[in-house]
Amino acid sequence: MTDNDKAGRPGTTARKHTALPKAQILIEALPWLTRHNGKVVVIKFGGNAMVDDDLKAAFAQDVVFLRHAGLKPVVVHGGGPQINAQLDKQGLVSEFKAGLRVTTPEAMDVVRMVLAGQVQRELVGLLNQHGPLAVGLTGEDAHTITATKHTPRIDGEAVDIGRVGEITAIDTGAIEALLADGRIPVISSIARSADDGHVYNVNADTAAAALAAALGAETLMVLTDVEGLYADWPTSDEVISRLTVGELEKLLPELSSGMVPKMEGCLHAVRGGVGTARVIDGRVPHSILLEIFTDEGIGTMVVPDDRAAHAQGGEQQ
Ligand SMILES: Nc1ncnc2c1ncn2[C@@H]1O[C@H](COP(=O)(O)OP(=O)(O)O)[C@@H](O)[C@H]1O
Ligand SMILES: CC(=O)N[C@@H](CCC(=O)OP(=O)(O)O)C(=O)O
Repeated sequence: MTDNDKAGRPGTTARKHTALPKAQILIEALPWLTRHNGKVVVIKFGGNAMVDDDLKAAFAQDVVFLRHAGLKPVVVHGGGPQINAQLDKQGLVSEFKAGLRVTTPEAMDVVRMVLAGQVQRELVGLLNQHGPLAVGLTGEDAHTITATKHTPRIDGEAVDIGRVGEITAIDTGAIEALLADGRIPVISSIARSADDGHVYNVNADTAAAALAAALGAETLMVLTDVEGLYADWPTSDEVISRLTVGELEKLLPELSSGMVPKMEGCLHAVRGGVGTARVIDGRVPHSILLEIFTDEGIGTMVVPDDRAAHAQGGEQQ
């Protein structure tokens, strides 16, 4: 006997059968959700991971999902490629030194306009398609990020790279007020200066890591355009799935380009008390939820030294 009604629609039993796997999937996530309930998760969305509109919309869905599941997501966004495009359009030359953009005062205007006026606005808009949740701010707002001029040493020489900031203080007040109000802060990596009245360009990975540590976040998730940290890049694409801060520290001098601020950020975040830092492939739709609901995770996870001895298998953190 079939379970269909007179109109041929599935009856209660059939509906139960199709819904059961969905219930099981939700239940599998319960331990993770219980552990992270009420916890702050800082998610850095890299400019290179903002590949297309569908991906950005899926990112927004994942973040809103986390919020409705009882976590407190904080979004920090990048926009390197978007800044490059605008600088090109304006005929301004842009170069990187020590992984950081040499930022003239004219370039700083472009960085601020693109990050705060374009990328941040777009993400806020996508998140707010799901309700009045997201509020955008830059590090300038409410003294959230304070910086001083950063002068990196390259081959032993101090090099002037313009309006690039080194973070000296984080004030989490505005972010915490937004979180307490159930909002999702979306933060652009621009800092105010305490000493010279300028605004400074801060690498978005560095800003996300500093905010994660200051907020006492449970997790820092860094979404980028590779699967994770490759063991022997560029000759191999074998992803290092898990490493301790001690192991990462030894590896840092071998890293290049965009991975340097990313992995330095992960190191500082975990050393600063963040439970885990992860680098994941933001080009994969719903990469945030995949990372959460997959036992081993899908990218690279950085853990404190004292977690080195923990089981590799089945440990969802
Ligand atoms: N060991 C490594 N593993 C993976 N990627 C690496 C490594 N070393 C350098 N990279 C480079 O770092 C890039 C990611 O950094 P970046 O371009 O700054 O991205 P985002 O915009 O997401 O911050 C990768 O696309 C890759 O070219
Ligand atoms: C000082 C410095 O280099 N700032 C970065 C800020 C944006 C950023 O970090 O964007 P991604 O995360 O997409 O790389 C820049 O100007 O490109």
